[in-house]
Amino acid sequence: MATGSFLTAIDLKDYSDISQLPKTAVYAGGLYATISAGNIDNAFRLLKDTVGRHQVSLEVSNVQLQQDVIDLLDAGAARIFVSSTQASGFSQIPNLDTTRIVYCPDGASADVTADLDGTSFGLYLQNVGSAEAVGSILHEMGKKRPTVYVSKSGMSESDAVELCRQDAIPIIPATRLSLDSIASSEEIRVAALLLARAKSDRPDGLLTTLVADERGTALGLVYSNEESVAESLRSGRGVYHSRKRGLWRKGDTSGDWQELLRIDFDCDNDCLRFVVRQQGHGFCHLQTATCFGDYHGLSKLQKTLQSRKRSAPEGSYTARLFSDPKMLNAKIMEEASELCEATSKDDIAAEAADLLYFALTKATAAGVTLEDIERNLDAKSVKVKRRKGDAKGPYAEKFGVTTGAATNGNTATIREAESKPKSKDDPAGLDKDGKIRMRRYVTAKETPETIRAALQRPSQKSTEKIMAIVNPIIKDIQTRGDKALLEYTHKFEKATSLTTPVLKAPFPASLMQLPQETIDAIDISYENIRKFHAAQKEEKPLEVETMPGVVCSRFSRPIERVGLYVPGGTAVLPSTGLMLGAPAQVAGCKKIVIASPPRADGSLTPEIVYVAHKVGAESIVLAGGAQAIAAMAYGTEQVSKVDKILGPGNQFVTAAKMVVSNDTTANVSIDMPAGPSEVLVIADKTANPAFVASDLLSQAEHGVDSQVVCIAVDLDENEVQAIEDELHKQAMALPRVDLVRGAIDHSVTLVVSSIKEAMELSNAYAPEHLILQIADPLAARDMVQNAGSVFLGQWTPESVGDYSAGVNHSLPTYGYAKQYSGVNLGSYIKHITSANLTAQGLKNVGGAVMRLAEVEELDAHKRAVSIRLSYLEQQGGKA
Ligand SMILES: NC(=O)c1ccc[n+]([C@@H]2O[C@H](COP(=O)([O-])OP(=O)(O)OC[C@H]3O[C@@H](n4cnc5c(N)ncnc54)[C@H](O)[C@@H]3O)[C@@H](O)[C@H]2O)c1
Ligand SMILES: N[C@H](CO)Cc1c[nH]c[nH+]1
Ligand SMILES: [Zn+2]
Repeated sequence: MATGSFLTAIDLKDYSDISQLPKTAVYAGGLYATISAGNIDNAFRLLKDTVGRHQVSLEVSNVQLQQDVIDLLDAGAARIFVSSTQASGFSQIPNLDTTRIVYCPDGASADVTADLDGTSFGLYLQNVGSAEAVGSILHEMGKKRPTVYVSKSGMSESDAVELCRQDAIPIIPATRLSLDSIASSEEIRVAALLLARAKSDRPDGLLTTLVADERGTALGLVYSNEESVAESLRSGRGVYHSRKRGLWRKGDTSGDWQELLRIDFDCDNDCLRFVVRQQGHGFCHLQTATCFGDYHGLSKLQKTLQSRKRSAPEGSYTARLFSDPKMLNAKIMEEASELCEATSKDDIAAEAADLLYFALTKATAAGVTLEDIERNLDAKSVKVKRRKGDAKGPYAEKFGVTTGAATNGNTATIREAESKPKSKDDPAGLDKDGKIRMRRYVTAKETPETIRAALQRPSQKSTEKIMAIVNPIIKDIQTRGDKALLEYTHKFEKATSLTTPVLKAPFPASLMQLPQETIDAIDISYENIRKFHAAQKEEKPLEVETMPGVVCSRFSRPIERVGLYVPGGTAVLPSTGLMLGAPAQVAGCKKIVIASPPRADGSLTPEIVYVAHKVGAESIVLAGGAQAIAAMAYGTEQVSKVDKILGPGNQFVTAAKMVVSNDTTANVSIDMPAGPSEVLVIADKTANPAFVASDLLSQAEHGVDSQVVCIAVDLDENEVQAIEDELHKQAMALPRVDLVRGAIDHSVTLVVSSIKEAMELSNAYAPEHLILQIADPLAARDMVQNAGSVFLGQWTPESVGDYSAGVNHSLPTYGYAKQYSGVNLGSYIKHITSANLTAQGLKNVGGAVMRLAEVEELDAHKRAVSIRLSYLEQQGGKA
């Protein structure tokens, strides 16, 4: 094959940079390039920059063929010309879009090129060897009828015309183009070639021209002729033909000029399209963006964001988003998960809009435009080799999707290949060296604001959005009871075979078949938890004589009916059943109801049934989320109503607990907000790095919304590094490494200079779990002001508290350790006070009571005392 020499033909060895391409080639929007050995990299670079903007056709010669052709198509080449002998075997390649491969017979000396609109081809016949060779090329092109341009030499024009006529091919004789005479002016030559195929349906021969922006939005309608197109190509601007003023360089007087991006045609060549980047106010003389009014939708949003980026009002929300990449990332994650949860058309539209807003803000902050994004989409749409599109680890897990990676045993490699770099400024996955590592701050080098920001909990869904999901569920349970409860379980747990939502005690032995080891572990843990909580019992009622004859007492009573929520989303947690059930039993609660989401087959994990049996539960509600909370709060046909609901859970569970506890008709209370797990480890030079890392990971593995914090006291670079190395090494060996990665993404190491500073930071953070791996943990415990539960010294991993030591693991998170206690015996008990006065006692205190009643103008209060005192007086002071 000969090399091409049509209007946009280039030899790639001369161009690795698109900005250096001949302007006419760029504007004409179709590139034809030749590749030979040694410059294939240039082809890839060209394709990367041009796909979506240009149709790029490549003639391939002397390169390692099959794989290169596949890779070039994959990179977005519109089509590739190969010789028939080179091409053998392409048809056998699965998924290859062979319509994008054009076979040319060997030895044909025709120049073949992509035509401007990429849907047809141009043949520039020069030095054509034989009519047969040309016929053969035409035949190969099949239905894609080329326009044929004939030059002066080679095959005679009359032969070519005859040939084209036989094949009913449109033809533009060389004489029409006067190629020789105008060859000196590239722009005129290209303009002439462009317009040669145009068909004007106007008596004045002008071509109707649609002007569009980079995204294809119509800006307005104008007219062109050969002169205006040539001038446009020359100047790189939008230039048209005004029927009143002749040559019209748009923007010369208004300043609203246009940068020319490309020129192309409509399907039947009677309308030109100029794609431009509009400058200034807009296209219309009325100073609107288009002659059809202003932008809307994504284009409008992009313009707004771009202008905010240039000059956002200080303190505005958008300015905050631009300057706080962490917050922006958190919003994107939040909106993405809300979109996943949306089901109705309205909700999906609203959530998709939110996600697009934040995604475009991130793009704009990075200087990425909608056009860049659309180019990327176009490039992906032409890909031959596709990533399988499986969901990645934590997301696959969250949505119950099986990933290819998880089943082929090659997860580490795949994950490593897909992980993104991470830095303090760009916390997104792994560190640059591929390590799972928390962001690190040396407090002495940062401002207190930076440290405060670093210790922010991962953002949660906004209250309104959660409430909008939870409130209807609660209402539905109230009105439709068990029927609604079952439906939600079918929906959320996929347990469609479940026909009854409650399992009543006594629980059948067949449902708690467990290995002896597991039974022993549960029994040991149960016993320790029971012991520790039994020790919290008050020995006898409190009694105080505040004045002679005035005795005040306080005695406790168990809350009669308690509902215990045992989470079952990302992991089933029978240990939570123990933590909630054993103290309830010790307290003497009469009715213990346990709720936990069933498995997809409708069954409960046997461990949960066994725990329910051990703690003497009355029933197990096979449901999770807000619906389980509502069922226990109000009661249904089968679910017993309770007086207090306890237990941790995700945002739906926590929100539902808040709603029902605020509804006086439910008459139910709750324990506390207990959300995603967290741990703060304070480590000094005596700490074992492997132990520290293991504690951090034990909470990170709970879920992507967990957070872990390491405070390194006076550690040098090597010592901090040792913890980080251990963390990476141990994390990589965990089956839940993807969840860990998500949690580590918003976790931090703070390097501080003293225990005092570490404790101050910890108290401000108020962690759910605080681990003190330091030389004198007992002394430091005295400094603890806010924490759910504290673990002292190197031999006390937090997981002993999660399961078996005896302390409770149901603890306040998200900083609520500042005002809430974790679950303890007191959580199941209410205190009642009593007062007992003798006659003398009433005489002693009565004056104060009556005076205060007068102050409050509550006469009946006063009288309740005075009437008795008068009576006593009448009785001569004797009762
Ligand atoms: N702080 C503590 O003491 C403590 C102890 C144990 C566990 N935890 C935490 O508890 C949490 C448990 O959460 P989980 O998700 O694993 O289990 P979960 O049981 O709390 O939540 C699962 C339920 O949420 C509901 N749900 C899920 N998606 C929903 C949607 N889109 N709309 C409405 N409802 C929906 C479903 O009903 C599902 O059964 C974790 O974050 C864990 O770290 C905390
Ligand atoms: N660490 C969790 C409380 O934040 C409890 C738990 C249950 N199982 C394992 N851990
Ligand atoms: Zn845990």
